[in-house]
Amino acid sequence: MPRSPLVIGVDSSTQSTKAAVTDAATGELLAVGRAPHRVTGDGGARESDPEEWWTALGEAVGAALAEAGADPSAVTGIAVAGQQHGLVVLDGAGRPLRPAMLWNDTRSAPQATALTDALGGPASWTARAGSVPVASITATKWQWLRENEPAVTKAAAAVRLPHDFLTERLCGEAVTDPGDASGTGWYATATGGYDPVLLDLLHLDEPLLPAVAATGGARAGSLTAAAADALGLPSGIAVAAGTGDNMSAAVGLGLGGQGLLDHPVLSLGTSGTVFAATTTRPDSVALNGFAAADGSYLPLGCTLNCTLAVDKVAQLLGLDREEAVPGGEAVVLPYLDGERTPDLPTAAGLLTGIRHDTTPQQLLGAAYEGAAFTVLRALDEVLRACGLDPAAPEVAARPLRLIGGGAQGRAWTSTVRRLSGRAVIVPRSGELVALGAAALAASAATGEDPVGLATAWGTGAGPELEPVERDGEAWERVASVLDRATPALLT
Ligand SMILES: Nc1ncnc2c1ncn2[C@@H]1O[C@H](COP(=O)(O)OP(=O)(O)O)[C@@H](O)[C@H]1O
Ligand SMILES: O=C(CO)[C@@H](O)[C@H](O)COP(=O)(O)O
Repeated sequence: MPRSPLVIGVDSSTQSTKAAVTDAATGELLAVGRAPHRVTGDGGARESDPEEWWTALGEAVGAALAEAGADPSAVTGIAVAGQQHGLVVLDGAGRPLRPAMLWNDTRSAPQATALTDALGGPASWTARAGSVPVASITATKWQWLRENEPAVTKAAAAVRLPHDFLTERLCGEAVTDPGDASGTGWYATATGGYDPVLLDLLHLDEPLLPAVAATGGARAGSLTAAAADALGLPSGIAVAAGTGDNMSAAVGLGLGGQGLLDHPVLSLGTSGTVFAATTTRPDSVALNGFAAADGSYLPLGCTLNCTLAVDKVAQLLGLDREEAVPGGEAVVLPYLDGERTPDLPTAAGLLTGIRHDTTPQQLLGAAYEGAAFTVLRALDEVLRACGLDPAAPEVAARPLRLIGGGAQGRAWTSTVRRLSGRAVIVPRSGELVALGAAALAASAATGEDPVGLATAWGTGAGPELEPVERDGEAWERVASVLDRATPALLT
């Protein structure tokens, strides 16, 4: 009996790795394997051992193949989508010289400010790199490492992002893609290559960096015999260039040049992100003007505090996360990890507006409101970056696609609907990043367009929840507290 080819999409995100065994013809998700990895560090430090990502990738692939009952010899391609921005520094044998500094490590905030000034201010950065350096951007971490651990930067034989570190372990080739490269701060979205002026500013030698493939679905190489042994897969199968996790989610949703454009997405995971795919190169100092995985662009706003921060508040209150009710007069800015949008790297959480009759359930609801407000506030800027007027009725009526772990929670969906006043589409599959990577893997194996494939698979489909009346009072209450507290949160 003829069997369908299978592909494996890997989502190597902040808290865990997920591997999706997917039918390459239909996009059916046969099984998802999961393996956690650790994030360590206190104060502003957030680090992970890249070797743990590699071990977790093997465990997740093994678990997914076993659960699917799949014949590994049917697998024709694999691709990795990873948490963005992490700085991986390797020795000549491809071993990490130190743990990776992650996207939510805020120690490099002073270096971000200095680099912004050194190039002549924010607009000079967006003109080249598409984004203004904040502590999340990889370039600021490289600068921090140069200043604080010069022996490591001097010994560096290779500099990688999380996804291209894993891709290289799979196929032995040093390859990245435009999407994840555009989060480094040394890749120019204006020219589609590494920027010599930025590399010079950072004292970073281009030979340390991977080649940039044309798209995330381009074939980076073939699975090596060693990787095939480690994963239980056939050697020689296609390994795609892969991409960043947000870019991969866009592919999984069918967003990009050959799919939907200018449709907003809200992702609720460790980070909160809001983005849309567009063909216009973004150039806003208020956003990250990323490239997408397929040659289009991905203007994106990102917060550091989303599901983990709200879950922490629930834990402190001794409540289940679903016991939240609207916050009433209480306002919680749950900036437990500092914040990125707005740029408040040393901020801590803030609670205000409590009365004698304030309930724990309201305090939890206020934490949801604070986290949802912070990321939703970037939505209008994303729409403007797509050349849209956010106030135009047709644009205001566009539903939000809601993804990430938080999209599975009732309290999250109801808070987002109430604060945005928009209809919300929750894709049936909770694994859009891994499914996007599966489409990239299929593209590398067959040469087909990954966004077109994901669109045909229908992986972004799901029920549309009706809009509810926008809670403008809650919105204004949080906005007013944030505006007034900003000077204090900056110190
Ligand atoms: N049903 C749910 N309701 C609310 N939050 C959830 C639910 N399921 C998972 N989460 C949260 O989602 C987060 C994981 O989401 P995910 O998008 O996988 O994160 P990441 O990609 O950053 O690793 C966890 O912090 C978890 O608390
Ligand atoms: O830094 C960003 C986007 O710019 C984050 O979105 C990271 O890519 C981490 O993603 P998650 O682990 O939250 O999915």
